[in-house]
Amino acid sequence: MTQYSSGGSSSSGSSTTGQSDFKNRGGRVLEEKLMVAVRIRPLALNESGTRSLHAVNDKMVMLEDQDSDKQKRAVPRQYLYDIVFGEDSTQEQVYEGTTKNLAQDVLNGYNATVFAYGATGAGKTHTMVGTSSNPGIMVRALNDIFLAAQKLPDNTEFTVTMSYMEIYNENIRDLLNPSSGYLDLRDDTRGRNVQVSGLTEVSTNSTEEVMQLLHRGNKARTMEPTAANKTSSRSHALLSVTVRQSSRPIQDGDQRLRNRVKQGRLFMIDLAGSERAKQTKNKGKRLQEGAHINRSLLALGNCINALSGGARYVNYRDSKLTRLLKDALSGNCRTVMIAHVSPASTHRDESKNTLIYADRANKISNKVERNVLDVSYLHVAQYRDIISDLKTEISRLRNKMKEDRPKRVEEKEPDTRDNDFRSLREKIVSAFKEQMRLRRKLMELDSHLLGLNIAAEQQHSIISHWESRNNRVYGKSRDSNTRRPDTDYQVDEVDDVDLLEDTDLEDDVAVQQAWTELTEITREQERYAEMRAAAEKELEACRKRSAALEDELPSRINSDEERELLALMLRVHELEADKMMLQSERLVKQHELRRRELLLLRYDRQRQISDEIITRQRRIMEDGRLALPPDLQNLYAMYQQEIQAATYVDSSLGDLVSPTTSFGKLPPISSRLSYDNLNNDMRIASSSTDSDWESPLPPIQEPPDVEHVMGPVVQPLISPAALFPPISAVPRNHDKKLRRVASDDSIDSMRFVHNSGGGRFAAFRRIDDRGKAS
Ligand SMILES: Nc1ncnc2c1ncn2[C@@H]1O[C@H](COP(=O)(O)OP(=O)(O)OP(=O)(O)O)[C@@H](O)[C@H]1O
Repeated sequence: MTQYSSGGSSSSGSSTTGQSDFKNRGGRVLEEKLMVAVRIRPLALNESGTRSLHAVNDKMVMLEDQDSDKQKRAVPRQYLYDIVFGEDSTQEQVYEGTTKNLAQDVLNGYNATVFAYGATGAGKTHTMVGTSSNPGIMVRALNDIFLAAQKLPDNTEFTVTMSYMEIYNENIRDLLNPSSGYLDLRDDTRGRNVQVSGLTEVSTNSTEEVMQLLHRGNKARTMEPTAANKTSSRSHALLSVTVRQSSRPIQDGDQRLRNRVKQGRLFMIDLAGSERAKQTKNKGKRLQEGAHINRSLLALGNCINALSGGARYVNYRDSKLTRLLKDALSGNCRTVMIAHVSPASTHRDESKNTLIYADRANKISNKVERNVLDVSYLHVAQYRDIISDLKTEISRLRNKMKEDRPKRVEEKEPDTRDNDFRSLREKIVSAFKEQMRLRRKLMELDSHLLGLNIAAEQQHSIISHWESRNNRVYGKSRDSNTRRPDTDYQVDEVDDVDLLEDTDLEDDVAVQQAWTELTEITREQERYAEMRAAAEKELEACRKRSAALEDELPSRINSDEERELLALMLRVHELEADKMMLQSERLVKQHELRRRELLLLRYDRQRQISDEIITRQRRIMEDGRLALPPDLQNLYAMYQQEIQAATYVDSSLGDLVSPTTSFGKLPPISSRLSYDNLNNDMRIASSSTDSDWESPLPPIQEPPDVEHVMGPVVQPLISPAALFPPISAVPRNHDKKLRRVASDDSIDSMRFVHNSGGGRFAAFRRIDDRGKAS
C-alpha cells in the first residue's frame, strides 16, 4: 500500500530552492509559496499564424484579450508569474527552472510536487514525459536523483522506489501493472494520509530501467485522438518517486547506536487537458471522459480558489485528484505548477482561463492551510478553573491532615492502624488521579466541540454566500433546486459547460457539500455533547468520593512520619497542578496567536473586497467622467500614501515578507512602480485611454476577472440605487481624524512629488484645479 502523507520526511538539511519563497529557519519551513511557471508552446503547423499571446520577458505574459463591450476592441492584459518560458524554450531549460531544485530538495528529505496544467494540446505531456530523444521532466528528475546517489558517502544506504498511476474517469489504474484493475483510494483512520491500496512500488536505481518503466506506463495510459490533439491524454498521470537514505549505524558518546534516515517524495503529474466540450467537438465516450476530466479539474480549481482566497476550510474530497494532491497544495510539500498555453489566437479563451488559474495558484501559500482554531477566552478560563479547583482540593487535604486525631482511634492495634492509613492514602491518590483524568477529558471534549463549532460556522458561511447569490433560502429549496454533485456532470449537460466560468455550477456543488458536512458536524456535536455530559457526571461522583475519604483523614493519621508522607504526597499533587498551569499558559499563548492569525485573515479578506469596491466605483466614476470632490481626492491621496508606506515596510522586512506576496497585496491604484517600469504600449488600457477626458485619479490596474479572483460575486439583494454604503453616515469628525493623521501639508508635499513625476500625476493636479474651480 502506498501512502501519500504530510510530515513523512525527516530532515535537518536546509532548502536549496532558490526559485520560490520557501522560508527556512533552522531546518523548519515557515512559509511555502506555490511556485507558478508558464510555458508557451510553439505554434503548430496546422495553426494559423496569428498569435494572441507572447512572453514579454521571463516573468510576464501578454495576452491580447477582447474588451467585453460590443466593439470587441483588443485589450492587452499582462500576467506575472514566477517564471515564464517562451515558445523557443527547451526541455532542459524548463526542467532546470522548475524541477531541478525540487529533485535536490527530495534528496534532502522534503516532499515535492510538480504538476502540468493546461488545455488539451497545450504541451503538458511534452513537458512532463517528452520523447526518448528529448525527455521531459520525469526522466530528467530521476536521472538527477540517481546521479546524486552516486556522490553520497559510502556509509549511506540509498533506495529509490517509484509508482506510476493514472486517474481515468475517476478510477485509479496502476500503469506499471495495468491488469490489476481499478485501485481504491483510502484515508487512514485519522484522515491524514491518503493511500492507494495495491499500487505497485518498484525499487530501482538505474535510469535505463526507469526509462523502460515509464515507457511501459505511458503505453498503458489512456490516450485517444481528439479534434484538439491527435495524441490527447485522457487521464491524469501521477508518477511518485520516493527517495530513502539511511546512514549506517554509528555509536554516539553514550555508546548508543544511532542512524539517521531521510525520506523525500517527488510527485510528478501530467494532468489531462482542461477542455470545453464544444471546442473539442467531442461526442459519446470522449464527451463522458471530458465530463470526468472537467469534474476533477473543477475540484482542483475550487481548491486553488479556496486556498488563494485564504479559506480556512478547503474541500479536497470532491475528486480523487484533489484528495491525492491535498498534500501538494497545502501540506508539507514544495509545489510547482507549470501552466501550459498555446499562443494561437484560436485558443485564446483556453489560454486566458489557464492564465487566470495560474494567477490564482500564485497566491497559494501553505500558511493559510494551517489549522487555525479560534479559541475563545471562555475555553482558556476553563484551565484556570480546573487549576484553582485542584489547588483548593490540595489545601483542603492539607488542612484535614493538620486536624487532631479523635481520641477513640487510639484504641486500635498499631498494625491495623498502619494498614488503614496505607489503604486510605492509596484511595486518596487514586481519586485525585481520577479527577485529573476526568478534567483533562472534559477539556479535550470542549476543545473538540469548539473545533466543531468553527467548522459549522464555516459551512454556514458557504451556505449563506450561496443564499445571497441566489436570493433564496437553501435549506427550503435544496430538494427541488439543487442537483446532486454526481449528476452535475451528466454528459448532456456538459456540452455547454464552460469549465472556468460556470460559477453557478461550482456554487451548487459547494453548497451541497456544505450542507452534507453541516449535517455530519451536527451529528458529531450531539455525540460529543453526550460524552461531555457523561464525563461531567463521572467527575461529580469522583469528587464526592474524594470528599468522603478526606473526612476520614484526621482519624487515620497516627504519627508525624505519616503526616510527612502525606505532605510529600500533597507536594506531588501541587507539582501536577503547576505542570498543568504551565501547559495551560502555553496553550493560552498559542490560542492568542491563532486568534490573531484568524483576525488577520479576516481583515485581509475584507481589505481585498474593499479594494475591489474601490476599483469598481472608480470605474463607474471614470466611465461617467465624474469630477472628484476635493475631500475625496484628499482621501485618495492618503490612501495612496498609506499603500506606499506599507510597500516600504514590506520591502524593509526583507526575508520576512515575500516580494511576490507584497506585490500581490498592492491595491489597484497603487501600481506606480509597475507602471513606471513599463513602456507605453504595455500599459493596460483603462476605460479612459481612448478619449481626451483625463481621469482625476492615478490609473488603476485592470483587475483580473473579478469573479475568478474573488470567487463568485455576491449579487446585491437591494436595488442598484442603494448600492453604495451610506457615506453620509460617517461622522464629520471621523474625516477630521483622518486629516490629523495625514495633514494637508503632507498631502500637498506628496502632490508636489507626484507632479514632479510628470505624466500620470499631472492629470491628478489638473483635475484638482478643476475640482477647486467647481
Ligand atoms: N514545447 C513544445 N515544443 C514542441 N512541440 C510541442 C511543445 N509542446 C507541445 N508540443 C507538441 O504539441 C502536441 C500536443 O502536445 P501534448 O500532447 O504534450 O499536449 P497536452 O497538453 O499533453 O494535451 P492533452 O491534454 O490532450 O494530452 C504534441 O504533438 C507535442 O509534441
